[in-house]
Amino acid sequence: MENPRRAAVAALIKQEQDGYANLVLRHALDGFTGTARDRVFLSAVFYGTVERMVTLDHILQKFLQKPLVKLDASVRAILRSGLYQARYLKSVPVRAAISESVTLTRQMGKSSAAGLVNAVLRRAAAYDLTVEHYSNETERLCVEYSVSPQIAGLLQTRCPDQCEDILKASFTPPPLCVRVNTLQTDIGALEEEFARQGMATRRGAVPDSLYVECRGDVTALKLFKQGLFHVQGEASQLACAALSPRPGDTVLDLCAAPGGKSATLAQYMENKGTLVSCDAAQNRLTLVGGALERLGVACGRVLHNDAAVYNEAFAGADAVLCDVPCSGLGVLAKKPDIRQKTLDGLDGLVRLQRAILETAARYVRPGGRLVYSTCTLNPDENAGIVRPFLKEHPEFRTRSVECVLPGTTKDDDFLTLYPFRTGTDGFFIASLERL
Ligand SMILES: C[S@@+](CC[C@H](N)C(=O)[O-])C[C@H]1O[C@@H](n2cnc3c(N)ncnc32)[C@H](O)[C@@H]1O
Repeated sequence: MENPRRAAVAALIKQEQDGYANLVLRHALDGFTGTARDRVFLSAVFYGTVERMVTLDHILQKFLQKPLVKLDASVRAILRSGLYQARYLKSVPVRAAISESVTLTRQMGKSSAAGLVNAVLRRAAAYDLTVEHYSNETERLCVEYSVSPQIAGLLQTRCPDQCEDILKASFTPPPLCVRVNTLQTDIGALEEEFARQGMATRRGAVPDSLYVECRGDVTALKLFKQGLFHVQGEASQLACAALSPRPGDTVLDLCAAPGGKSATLAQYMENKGTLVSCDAAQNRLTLVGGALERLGVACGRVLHNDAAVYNEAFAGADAVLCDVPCSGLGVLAKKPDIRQKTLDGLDGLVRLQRAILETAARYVRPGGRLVYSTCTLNPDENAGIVRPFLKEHPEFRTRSVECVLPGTTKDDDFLTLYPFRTGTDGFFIASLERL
């Protein structure tokens, strides 16, 4: 029988090299032959360890002679996952977390480190973090909320009033929300289908959004395979509602992969008109095509295109969505690897966001609509992009978004969704129209 702890450690080693926790976990689960219970345990240990890594490393380092980063990669992963289990997983007794880690060290051919793993984990598991003396406030935020110094520093300086609330909420992922595929069914019928399968649902504030109580993998359900819904948070659905494309429109989704918003836009279009879904990452376009096909979207075309470079074929669009690449600080709770980001290249990202918005604006016909959205709470990537754009482009003005989720912050018609207020992903939406 496969050992889920060992599989989690292997995934942690891979994650250090590859970065994307969701992809690494999916790969680990695909190759795992253990029981359903062990799959849940593997996922919990892997995701939890990545989520708490900054805190775990801070504690582990106190009991190590040399820097943690200089240790053998498997020993480092064993220490991190062992300490995570000991400190955070209530279902695992501390003694078991330590002894299983020592056994694993031997099984993975690192017997010479077994003594170190045992000694370090014993002391680290018992360490009282509540009496810690931090050298400054940034360090406290990093260790308490397990984020990089760059993320803590950015939130402190750019969101001083919300910083701690954002970080506190970053351990609570939003509940599972799906988007009813109105091309194939309606919300009442889908509610009944879920109920028939013993899953409770409740409607969200955005029309056709549905919260589902599903313990397992919702994408493994037949209802998903039949194309009756896709997984999409309410914040993302609100961005599509803000663009509100109509049947017959020509719509551009300039940063479309993996395709969630394109699918929702096609529903607003009732499958009539032309939806062009583009992305600069060629290898992600198959995800878009696959999603649109599963959901029965017939009005869509998938195209490899750089949104920062003008493409004359796109001129005259009725509605354009720029769901730009961003620092992702609104989705820390869902994507734990973002916590460790050093934010290198943030200046370049901001320049790219500005260039995408400028280029997108040129495609919008007079009277047409433009939505700029991100899943970050960094104002420099949000209002900091759209405000100067509006100053330089008097031919654009903001549009008020009709459906506002409870708790949404509205500033100059720009919407900011703070997870601690809305219970959704952190999100920014600016809805504009061309005069
Ligand atoms: C936030 S994600 C989009 C999510 C997507 N809208 C959805 O709802 O499924 C940002 C996307 O922008 C793409 N991207 C990055 N740079 C780009 C560029 N210069 N032009 C077009 N797409 C770009 C990335 O590959 C990524 O897929």
